[in-house]
Amino acid sequence: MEYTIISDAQRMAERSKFIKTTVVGVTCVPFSGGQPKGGVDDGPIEMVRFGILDQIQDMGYSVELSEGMDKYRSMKPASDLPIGKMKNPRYVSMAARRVSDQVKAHCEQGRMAVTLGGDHSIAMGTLTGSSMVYKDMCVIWVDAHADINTPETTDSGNLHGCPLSFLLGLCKSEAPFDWIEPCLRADRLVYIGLRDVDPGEKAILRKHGIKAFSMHDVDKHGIGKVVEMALDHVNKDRSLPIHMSFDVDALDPSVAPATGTPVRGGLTFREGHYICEAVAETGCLVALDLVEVNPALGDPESLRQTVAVGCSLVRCSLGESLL
Ligand SMILES: NC(=[NH2+])NCCC[C@H](N)C(=O)O
Ligand SMILES: [Mn+2]
Ligand SMILES: [Mn+2]
Repeated sequence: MEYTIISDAQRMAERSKFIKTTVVGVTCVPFSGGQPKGGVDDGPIEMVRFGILDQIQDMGYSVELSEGMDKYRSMKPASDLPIGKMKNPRYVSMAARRVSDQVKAHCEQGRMAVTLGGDHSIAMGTLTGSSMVYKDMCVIWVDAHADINTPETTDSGNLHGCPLSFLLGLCKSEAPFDWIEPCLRADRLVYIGLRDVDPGEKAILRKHGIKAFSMHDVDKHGIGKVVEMALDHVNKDRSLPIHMSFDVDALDPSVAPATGTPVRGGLTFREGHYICEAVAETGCLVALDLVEVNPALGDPESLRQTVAVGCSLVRCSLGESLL
């Protein structure tokens, strides 16, 4: 009997409607300026230390790593006074702009773009970058939070709670964020996992008719149905490219404790992985963010657990569990 072994990477390349290479373009973004807690900047380093790059290669992919990840720390301006309520606006803007260039470069080369954060403000960059190459892409935002505050509606002033308002063009184009072109349509965005949404954010979701599947919906329908409905909403024929932005705090804190804004009642280990598997299965995924892993929060075991689950979500999104 002869058996032909095909790598996960080859299998995904055959399945993929947009990516025909087996190259993954990884961008590590050690950045914490979008929120006040230190440590989230070490998230990507801990994931690399845990072996994520080798793990991706073991699946049969080759890895192209964006250069100069240390630069994200050194680009912090000496002075960065708040603008209105926004904290660290210049630093967040500069970092996101660089992320955008790096992600765009990977997409242009036909690579699957994987970005490891860092706090979620870096999605201003990841989505700007991918959308320049994939103009009609849709976004699946997996998160406990909606991250759609505007500079006016935010209470915290933390920009990791705001990236989507910039990308959707809900706030006026002003320095230092005037480089961001609105690149996302409200009907091409869908959320899964929400359970901590600010009043101003609820008003925005309602006004723009943005589809969200909260934990209530996951309980009610089950994760299988929710992912199907989410995909049907943004990508009816499974013909559009997908950028998935996965905030690890979408998972329950018992599964991913080391994160800055944990909210109880989140996705189980399997529900989180199911989302990644189902998205991989569409053959539409072109870019993935895995953000908000904060190794500084909690004991060593919480850290190990959170980093491990982050790596495993990335591998599943790259097709590890597809047969
Ligand atoms: N990416 C995150 N973890 N975001 C949390 C945001 C929390 C809150 N909605 C805020 O605007 O500050
Ligand atoms: Mn979150
Ligand atoms: Mn988030």
